[in-house]
Amino acid sequence: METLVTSTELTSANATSAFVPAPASPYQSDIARYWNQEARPVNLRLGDVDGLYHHHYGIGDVDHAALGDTEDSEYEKKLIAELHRLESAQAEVLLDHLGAITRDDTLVDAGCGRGGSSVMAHQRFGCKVEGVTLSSTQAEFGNRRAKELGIDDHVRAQVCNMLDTPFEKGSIAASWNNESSMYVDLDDLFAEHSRFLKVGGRYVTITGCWNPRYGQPSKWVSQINAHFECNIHSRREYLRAMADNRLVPQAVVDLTPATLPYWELRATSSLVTGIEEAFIESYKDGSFQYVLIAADRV
Ligand SMILES: C[S@@+](CC[C@H](N)C(=O)[O-])C[C@H]1O[C@@H](n2cnc3c(N)ncnc32)[C@H](O)[C@@H]1O
Ligand SMILES: CC(C)=CCC/C(C)=C/COP(=O)(O)OP(=O)(O)O
Ligand SMILES: [Mg+2]
Repeated sequence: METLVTSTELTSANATSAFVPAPASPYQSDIARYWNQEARPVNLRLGDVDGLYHHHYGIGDVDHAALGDTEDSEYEKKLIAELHRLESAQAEVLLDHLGAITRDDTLVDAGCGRGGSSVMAHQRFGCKVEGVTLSSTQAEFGNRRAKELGIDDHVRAQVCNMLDTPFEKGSIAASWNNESSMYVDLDDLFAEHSRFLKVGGRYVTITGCWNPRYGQPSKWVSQINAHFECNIHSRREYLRAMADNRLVPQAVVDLTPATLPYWELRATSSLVTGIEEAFIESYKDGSFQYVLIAADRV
């Protein structure tokens, strides 16, 4: 078992200076600033469990046997490990949908955060993974982590707008957005994935989207948008924008029932951020859904 440094040590380590392009819009500057400043314990303490730092939510049943008694002095530590296990399980399901990836392939993690999913993809497939994020703090964090793991020749994060990437046309075997598509126009986003993906390549997103059957975004959806400064799209918008950009859905999976146990467990923890009620209530009233869409680039 490798020895891990804590997130605090990672954050304070020297960063190599790199060219950082200017964000394309004032909104993107706000988002870059948001993620440069983000240091919520619910993300850092979970990442410290095994060195995979995620900015997405969890899926799957809670292992109550592993959690044990709430009175146990170790309960909070076990709770954090359990929330982290569910977040990593989410990324595993995303990777399950990427199809057959070889060591020679290059993948793109669009809106890569601190790089947890990029590391997991390399560990599973042995391939190269290129992450892009608006946040220089996140890119430095991810690159430092890749270096510590000795995989910086395969896993790299760049400060880059995912709507305008340096990847060559048709050069990428598979790409994904893990909870990062609510920050961009979907037509622009899928046009860019479609450009750099090979014909026959695979695109996967896990996202929260509002449900057209509800009518319009509910008050809970508006609350989530305000909390994260994002713009949640509807399920219909995803499917329409994919169809318009040569991305043909191969699987659409409603992960809403699978993510509720994560939220209900998180709501009982000391790491709550105040957004738990909005997710739980909107998933329950049907106005909001947690979905995976896997699409073929045709
Ligand atoms: C909620 S985090 C998700 C991080 C990561 N995908 C994960 O699962 O841990 C959203 C990410 O989207 C990125 N993002 C938002 N808009 C972007 C854009 N236009 N170009 C690149 N990254 C963007 C943010 O910088 C942040 O890293
Ligand atoms: C499903 C939706 C709508 C997601 C919005 C994007 C987002 C902020 C994801 C989680 O990030 P995080 O892990 O930094 O958030 P938190 O601090 O709440 O764990
Ligand atoms: Mg989180």
